[in-house]
Amino acid sequence: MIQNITCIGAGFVGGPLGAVIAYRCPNISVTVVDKNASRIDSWNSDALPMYEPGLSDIIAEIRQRKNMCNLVFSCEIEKAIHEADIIMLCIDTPTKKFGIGSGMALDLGHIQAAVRTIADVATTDKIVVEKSTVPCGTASRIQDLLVSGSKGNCKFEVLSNPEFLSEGTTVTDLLHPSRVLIGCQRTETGRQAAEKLAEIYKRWTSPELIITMDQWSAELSKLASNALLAQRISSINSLSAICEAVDANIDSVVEGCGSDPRIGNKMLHSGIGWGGSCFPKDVAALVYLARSLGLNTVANYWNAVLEMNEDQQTRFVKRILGCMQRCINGKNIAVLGFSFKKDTSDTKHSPSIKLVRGLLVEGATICVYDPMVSESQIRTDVSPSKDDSTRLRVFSTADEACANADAVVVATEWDEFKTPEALLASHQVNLINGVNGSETNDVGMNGAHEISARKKVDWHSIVDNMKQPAFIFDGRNMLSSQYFENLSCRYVGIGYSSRWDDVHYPLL
Ligand SMILES: NC(=O)c1ccc[n+]([C@@H]2O[C@H](COP(=O)([O-])OP(=O)(O)OC[C@H]3O[C@@H](n4cnc5c(N)ncnc54)[C@H](O)[C@@H]3O)[C@@H](O)[C@H]2O)c1
Ligand SMILES: O=c1ccn([C@@H]2O[C@H](COP(=O)(O)OP(=O)(O)O[C@H]3O[C@H](CO)[C@@H](O)[C@H](O)[C@H]3O)[C@@H](O)[C@H]2O)c(=O)[nH]1
Repeated sequence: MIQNITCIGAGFVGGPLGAVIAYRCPNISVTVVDKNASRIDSWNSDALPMYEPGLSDIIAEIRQRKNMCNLVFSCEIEKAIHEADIIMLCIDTPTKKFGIGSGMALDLGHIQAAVRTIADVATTDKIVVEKSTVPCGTASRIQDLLVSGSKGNCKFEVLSNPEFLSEGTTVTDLLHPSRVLIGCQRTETGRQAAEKLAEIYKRWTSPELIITMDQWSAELSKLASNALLAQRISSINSLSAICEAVDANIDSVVEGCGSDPRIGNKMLHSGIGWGGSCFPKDVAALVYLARSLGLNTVANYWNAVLEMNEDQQTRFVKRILGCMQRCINGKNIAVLGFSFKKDTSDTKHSPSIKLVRGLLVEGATICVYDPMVSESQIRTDVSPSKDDSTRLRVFSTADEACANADAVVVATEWDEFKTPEALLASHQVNLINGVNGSETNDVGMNGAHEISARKKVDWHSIVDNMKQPAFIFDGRNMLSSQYFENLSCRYVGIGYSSRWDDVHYPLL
């Protein structure tokens, strides 16, 4: 009988996962531990370490259980390992920045350190679950580290149970997973451990969504899922470049292709490229895996997905420059949105970073506004040169960032930036899809109200306060071109040509 679960790593995965298990399994004690004391302090305060819709509601509800509260955030790692029946490794696996595989392979140093601590401390049998994204074969390496490092007589079973949540919809994704993969050893004890983990998920997930397989397949399925999703977006972005050149419209192309149910229209939204803490590092890890296996054509194939993403970002900066008479030196450009997607404060590999750097280098003053990202985070990410630093300005409202701007660039699709028609259209789609509607009473679904409560951008007043000609660059294809044309703006979106494009000869 599982009574205690410990999540090691209180980040984007460990914190919310621990909260959802505690929420759904009131008779299980969940402890989320981290070596980073300030992160744990933050989880124990009202200001959670990340913005994620619905998360604070869930945690508040668990805490209201008073002496029945079954969720603890702590730095007492050894104690939590000692007490746990199941240990979930929710530790970061960043891209390696040194030595062999630098820039491509995943760095497993943090995971290994945690596994060594488990081996050191454990005195009873443990099921160790890989939630982190790892290269194939890691589960058996973890098993080896545990067995060779263990001082006691205890037995370990390692399971691969990759996490598929997306930031911004973490709580919904954890409460309603599309599938739960459990990779186990093909032994009786391996299958028993998988069954114990499956029993936890079954408290809130229907059994047919739980798929058991071998560990390598589960590990590869995670890298492959992210690579396939990133590939779809790179594919549509490659087509957006063709649309801009031949006067076709990417939205029509998505409709034309996505209406085929075999293709579907999800993850086909064209924009300034994909970012985040997962796609860039996981596609690179797949490229590295293929290269290490001597499969160079396979590696080149997936590497093209990365290259396409770089190209989309560079092309957008060139397009801005081209539309603005090839010179933005001395001009004011407002950038709305800095996080890598809406509804998250995460900026890892955000396309906005490259965008802001590219515009700064051209001599423009860049005024950034993001509803959830702090000025210090933006400055750290952009790390402008001394010369550029004074031309990077961060504001706490969109109005201030856009005052006196020559151009406004929308870089993240926050709902508050939508034009009225676009807002209405997405509300209708949400109603049809049941998002934030009445399909569920989960506490975690309430987060959307946090967004709608924030002030919508008043585009009329923004445009009134811009310099003429006023350019609007829609890096997320989320605004209505007609709306801005009615306001006499020069609107440029991704995936269709604009009459403001510079067509004379290419910018190299
Ligand atoms: N962020 C996502 O949306 C997401 C989704 C699915 C899977 N993943 C994968 O899950 C893993 C975790 O991702 P994340 O975004 O939560 O990372 P994160 O950086 O937000 O959190 C990881 C935490 O682990 C802690 N940590 C590292 N080593 C430790 C140790 N030895 N002992 C205790 N704590 C330690 C760090 O201090 C950090 O707080 C990664 O492999 C990632 O690829 C992430
Ligand atoms: O049609 C689309 C969809 C997404 N994006 C961009 O793609 C990136 C990633 O978006 P998304 O996948 O929604 O967010 P992540 O939180 O990075 O989630 C991905 O990475 C996680 C970590 O591995 C996985 O668990 C998820 O299943 C996987 O979707 C973001 O920059 C988005 O703006 C687009 O440009 N067009």
